[in-house]
Amino acid sequence: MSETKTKAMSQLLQPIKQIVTPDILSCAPETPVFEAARRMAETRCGSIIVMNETGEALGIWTETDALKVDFSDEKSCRQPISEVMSQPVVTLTGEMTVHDATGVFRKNNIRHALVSDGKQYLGVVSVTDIIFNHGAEAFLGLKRLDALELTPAGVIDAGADIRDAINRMRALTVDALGVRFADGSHGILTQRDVIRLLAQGGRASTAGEASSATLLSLPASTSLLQARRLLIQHQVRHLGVLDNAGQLAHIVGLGDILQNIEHEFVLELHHALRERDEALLRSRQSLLLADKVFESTLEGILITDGYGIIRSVNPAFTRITGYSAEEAIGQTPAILKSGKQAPEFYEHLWNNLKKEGFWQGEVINRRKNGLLYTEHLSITGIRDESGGFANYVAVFSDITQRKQAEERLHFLANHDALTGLPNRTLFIEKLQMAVMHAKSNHQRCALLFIDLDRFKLVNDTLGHHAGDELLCEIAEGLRRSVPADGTVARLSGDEFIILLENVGTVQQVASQAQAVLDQISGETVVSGQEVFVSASVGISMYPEDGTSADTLLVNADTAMYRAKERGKNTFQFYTADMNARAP
Ligand SMILES: Nc1nc2c(ncn2[C@@H]2O[C@H](COP(=O)(O)OP(=O)(O)OP(=O)(O)O)[C@@H](O)[C@H]2O)c(=O)[nH]1
Repeated sequence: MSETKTKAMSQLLQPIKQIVTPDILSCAPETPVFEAARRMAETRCGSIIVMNETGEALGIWTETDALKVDFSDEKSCRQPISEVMSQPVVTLTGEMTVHDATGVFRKNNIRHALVSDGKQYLGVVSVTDIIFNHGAEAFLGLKRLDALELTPAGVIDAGADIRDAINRMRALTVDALGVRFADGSHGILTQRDVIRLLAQGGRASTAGEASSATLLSLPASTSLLQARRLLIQHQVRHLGVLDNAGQLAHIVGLGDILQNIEHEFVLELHHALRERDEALLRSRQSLLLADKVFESTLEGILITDGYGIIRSVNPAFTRITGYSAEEAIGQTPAILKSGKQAPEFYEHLWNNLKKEGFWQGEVINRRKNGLLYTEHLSITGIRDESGGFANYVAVFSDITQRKQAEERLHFLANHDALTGLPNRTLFIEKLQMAVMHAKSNHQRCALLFIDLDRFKLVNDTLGHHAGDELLCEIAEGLRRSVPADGTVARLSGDEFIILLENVGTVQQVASQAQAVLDQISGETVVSGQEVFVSASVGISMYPEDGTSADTLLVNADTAMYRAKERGKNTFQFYTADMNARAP
């Protein structure tokens, strides 16, 4: 919106009481017309309010009304003002906006109105007050006198009878006539002169005598702003407009200027107001929409003030957390804390929020019923005019189920479905990490490759189901026999593997291997049948038997085969010559 419009609009929305002229020129109803005219002339006021003794406004008499008086007739001049005044007086309340007041002026075709606060009159306001005091300069500066649609100047000889002059004014419906003097100069006869004449009891007899001043004249190219300045400077209300030849072509009054710009001014203001109303409507609609989104979204929304006190929550918040709006408002989001995040987590979150005005991530919180849930949370800081954070808006969705599904999928991808042990993929990852760790810490690792002996027989004699049962039992036994920092995995079929990190001597590893054999070997009942189980174990060590996960795995496998060859139910360390002897 342009500056002119913004200024005009703010002026237009102010209450009329702020621009009212507080001094009310008034007179009693019986005041003679010439007396009222005298007071108007004296105070240079364009209107007088006719009031009864209780101070009630009965009517108004304006300069335009004055023209209707036949001032050559003494009776007319002496008639009481109540007989010629206009009534009733339009009265506006002081709270009415300037904009609404201009509407009333236009609708009633009036230029003056009383302003009241309901108990007493606050003053008089005129169209001139509104336009000249409130933002018309921009319009005046843009227009020239020749842009006004002016009628040719009414001119009368100075020697003409004053009554003819007034009749002429009335006939032409103009409020001023040029008065031509014998020397070719021009004077002016205005409504105000007529008022003065009335006030004096109509003592002038010619237009020249009644004319009060010489006519100030300007070229037609003069701007309205300049013309207005001159009018104010000389305290006159009319100017002559000269044509290109320097001849008096028109007489322009303050009223002409006002009328001309009034239309555009009001149009501009209406336009500005419409824009404002539309903007208000738009923002109201978007507020309504925002409300609907707030109420109906599936995501929980929590709004705090700048101190982190909860000010508002939506129904989804209640659905997810279990806390009603009444329970949450006034608290801090700490009511949702699960203790699952370290204090540093919150420190980082706040640092980020204060720096970037935004944070996003996953948080484990606790519902009112004590159950944990994982949420995806976005927090946005809303700044006030001073740049500080006035509010924080947190939007979150419950992703507990998604997280659980993801975790399940991750587990399935990395674990053996039958025994629940890590599978080959996960084991190789762990082995690679263990090798790297051992390398940088100058430690040793051992791989124990285990293959059950004659497992096929169990399947063949007792059925696959019994084989499964046995595999699960062995997996459980291995899990128990391995130290806390060791890893057991099922590679495939009846093959298991154990990774021991930071191991000591070969003897210690050998006794671990023996412990594994002892754990597996022996009579066991599967599907109600006793079976004898044993296993063969091949051992490779980092760094002696390989420095990569693959080599260590292959060499442990090779050693396991040697154990089988050596009669099973035994363990065998890898030796370099094993590969040499392999077929
Ligand atoms: N029950 C069951 N059997 C399986 C599974 N995976 C593989 N097997 C069987 O396990 C047996 C593995 O046999 P091998 O290791 O080759 O032979 P073995 O009988 O153990 O003989 P040696 O290892 O030489 O002592 C095969 O019969 C496979 O069909 C499984 O998930 N469940």
